[in-house]
Formats: sequence, structure tokens, C-alpha cells
Amino acid sequence: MTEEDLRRALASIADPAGGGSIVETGRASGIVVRSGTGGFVLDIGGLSAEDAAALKRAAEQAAPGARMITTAEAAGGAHGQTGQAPTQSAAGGGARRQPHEQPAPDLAHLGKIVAVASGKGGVGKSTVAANLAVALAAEGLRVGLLDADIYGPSIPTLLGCPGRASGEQGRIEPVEAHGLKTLSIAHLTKPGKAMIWRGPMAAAAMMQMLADGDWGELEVMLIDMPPGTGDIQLTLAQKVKPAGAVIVSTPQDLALIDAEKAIAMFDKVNVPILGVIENMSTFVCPECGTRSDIFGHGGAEETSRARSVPFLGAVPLTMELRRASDSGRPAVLSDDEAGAALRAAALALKTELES
Ligand SMILES: Nc1ncnc2c1ncn2[C@@H]1O[C@H](COP(=O)(O)OP(=O)(O)OP(=O)(O)O)[C@@H](O)[C@H]1O
Repeated sequence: MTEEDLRRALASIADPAGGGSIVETGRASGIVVRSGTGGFVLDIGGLSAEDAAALKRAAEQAAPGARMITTAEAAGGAHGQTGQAPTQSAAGGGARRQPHEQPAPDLAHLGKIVAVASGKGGVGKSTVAANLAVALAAEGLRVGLLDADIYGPSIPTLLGCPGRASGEQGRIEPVEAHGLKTLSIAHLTKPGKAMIWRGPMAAAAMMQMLADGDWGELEVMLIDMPPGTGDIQLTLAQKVKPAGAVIVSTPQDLALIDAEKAIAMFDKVNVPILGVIENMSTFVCPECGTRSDIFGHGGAEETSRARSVPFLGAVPLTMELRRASDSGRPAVLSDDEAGAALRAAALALKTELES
């Protein structure tokens, strides 16, 4: 038996959660054959006991004698619900890519890839990512922005470019907005569909948008990561090999603890930290202009000093920024304080990328 035989046998089994065969969705991974004996990992996470038992039986029958390791570690999303792979709904059925199975695609045409990440949700990571991207495009760079926040895609709203991406023959045409190219899972799926994907499917979707997107020749590709340190972050580090990561945090202690965790995770997988940005740094009252440090102030700068990573700047919490984000006109295009702070952070990032 060869690995190809084993892979083909497993590919004949449909993932009970939908999205294609268990090889296509990444539910069967780590497929190896050593001295004629096969082995693979079967992820039964997110399945009902009944579906899991049926799947194990089907795998045993399809690959008799192969060593099967079952794991539920990668489970995520709603249990037992059906997900949908992006090519089915958008790009017209191109070759799917498996982060765990296929060699890393050649992404040299994407230029310097920068992950914008946060340890904790809701700190304004997507807002910062969108504004950095628009500011870098305004500086004349050819910029891409990938929304890899599969579970809460917000880039189309922030850039004011909802709707569906077009595509043919397995390629996906990115959407153009504010001088840059962007793709989001929200451009590829019906609302709500992406939320129920399991971890490996979400990672596969990110890789597919990167590899199958018709991005052209870019200088910088920013990736708006989902919050936390899960499957997608690992796939990114292993397959995409980014030039570095930008960590967004509020000055609040809890957010900073999680930001530290994110820094440690990127350190561990050898992704350099290009800098830390403190968001919601100081609240500026829209009525009287009074400043108050609702979440504290300066904590992210202290963290970056303690970890010897660059501090790219502090962005205030302002009504204008919130309104600009909701209306799809990035704050960086206006002259107010938050816009200026974001432009400065983008320039600091540009300097880091050039050094
Ligand atoms: N500096 C700021 N001033 C005012 N509002 C802000 C600021 N930064 C972000 N926001 C608002 O906070 C909300 C959350 O921001 P955003 O979606 O960017 O966070 P996130 O960290 O990406 O969240 P998630 O973890 O859900 O992906 C949005 O409504 C956004 O407009």
C-alpha cells in the first residue's frame, strides 16, 4: 500500500459535517505508510457519538489494517452542524488545499506577509488591520488585506465592500476598495455559514483565499487573524511563513496578558514580532474633548519594552473612529486624532518592514 492508496481510500468517505471528503476537510490527516503499514489521524471533534462511531467504522473498512489515531482536539464551532467549503459556494470548484497535507504553496507574489493578531477578541484588531492596509496603500504600496477572521469577518464592513467575490476556474477575484485588494470569507459564503466551520476547515479556507486569490504582484499582504492562538495561527506560521506579526492590544491588564500569550506563541513558531499597537488608548469625549483613560494607558508600550519588541503607536478611543468603521470609510482617510495615530502606526510598520 502506498500513501496515495491510503489517501484515496480515505477520500472515498464523506465528512459527516459536510464540506467534502474527510481528506478534503482535514478530518483525516497525517496520512503515512511506513514499511507497508498505513497510519492516519482521524479527528472526530464536533461530531455526535453516533456519527463519530459510524465514521470510525467507515475508516476501518476503507483502510483495513491501517493504524488509526482518533482525536477530538481540533474540534471547534457548533457540534454536529454542517459547514461548507469556500470553493463550493464561490470560486466554482477549484482544487482545495489542505494545510495539513499539501506542501506550502508559493506565495512569493504576495510580498511581505504580516499577520495582524491579538490574544483577546474585541480589542479593535480588524479596525487596526483595515486602517494599516489603507494607509500603506495610500503610501503607494501594492497592498492586499486578507480577512482570516473566519468566525467574525468584519473587513467588508470596515472597508465598505460587502457583496460576493467573483471567480472562475478555481481562481478567486479579490474585491478592490480604497486602493487595495481584499478577500474575506464573507465575500465567499452566505451570511452565518463560516461561523460553524471546524478549526481545520477555517485554516484551509485561509490558505485557499491566499493561494487561489488572483492577487497579482503585491508588496505587502496583511492578514487579519482571528483572536487567540489556535489552528489558524499554527497553519499561518507553518505554511505561510509571514515576515512578522503585529499585535493589537488595549491597555487593559486582561488584554495585555493575552497579548503576551500571542507574542509568546509567535516567538515559539519563529514569527518575528514587528510591533505592538495600543488601541482604545485614551477616550476622547466627543462633547467636550476631555480625555480619560478608561482601559488604562501605556500598558502595551510597557509590554513591548519588556519583551524588546517595537511599539508602533497608540490609537485613542474616539466616536469618529467608531463611526468611520461602521460606515465603511476607514478613519485613516480623515484628519482627526485617531486617523493621524493610525497613519503614524502604518508608517512605523513600513519602517519595520524595510529594516
Ligand atoms: N479606537 C477605537 N475607537 C472607537 N471604536 C473602536 C476603536 N477600535 C475599535 N473600535 C470599535 O470596536 C468594535 C470592535 O472592533 P474590531 O471588530 O476591530 O475588533 P476585533 O478585535 O477585530 O474583534 P474580534 O475579536 O471580534 O475580531 C468595532 O465596533 C470598532 O468600530
